[in-house]
Amino acid sequence: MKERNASASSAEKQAAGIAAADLVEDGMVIGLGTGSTTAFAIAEVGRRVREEGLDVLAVVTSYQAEMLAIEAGVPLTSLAEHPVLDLAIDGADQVDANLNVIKGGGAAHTREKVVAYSAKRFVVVADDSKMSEKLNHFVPVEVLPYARELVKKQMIDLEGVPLIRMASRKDGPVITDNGNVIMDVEFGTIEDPAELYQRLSACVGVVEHGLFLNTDEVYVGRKGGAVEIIK
Ligand SMILES: O=C[C@H](O)[C@H](O)[C@H](O)COP(=O)(O)O
Repeated sequence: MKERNASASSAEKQAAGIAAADLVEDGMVIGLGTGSTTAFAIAEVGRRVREEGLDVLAVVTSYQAEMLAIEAGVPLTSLAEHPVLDLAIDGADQVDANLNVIKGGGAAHTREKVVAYSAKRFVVVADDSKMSEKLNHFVPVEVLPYARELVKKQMIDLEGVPLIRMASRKDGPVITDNGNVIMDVEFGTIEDPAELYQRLSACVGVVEHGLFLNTDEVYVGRKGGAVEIIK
């Protein structure tokens, strides 16, 4: 049962990823996000590069995205060379009815946010299990390790329940691509994402949090393989 659900959701992720990769045009500089859904978009962009001669340059958001892009044959560049991106494609942990998004389930949201906010168009890819009327997923917060106790206190002051994310195949905490730790903070239902966004951004010792309020479109893979575009 578990496996059947996993592969059904994988087909939906694949449909969304492939549809979003179709937005990439010759001459574009794009941002490539992290996670299992974006992996399908990266593979499809690579296929188009190899088979259609698509002329594209990409900025990656993580070591995972870098490895996938190199494997797929997508030429890479950097934000230092191309500070403005035509399009960024990335996954989500949850998306609400107003396209507010929570990201960072893979601990990559800091670089993902830099890339998303560098893009003229930010497209999120997701399977339909990610869609929710309101946000109620925990918010991943990247924290300077030196400041973890101070950040914990600030999260409790914001009525959050913080938990340092532990690694599954290493003893100790998850360490991000930037050398920091992740605090997953439970806020229950988030009634005002914009207000929480500002409050989290104001906390000392927080490198970046996983709330994204700049999504232009969401490509949702539905059961049966259809992709719905929500703007
Ligand atoms: O840190 C990871 C990212 O924000 C991912 O894009 C997000 O967790 C969604 O990943 P997936 O597509 O694997 O569900």
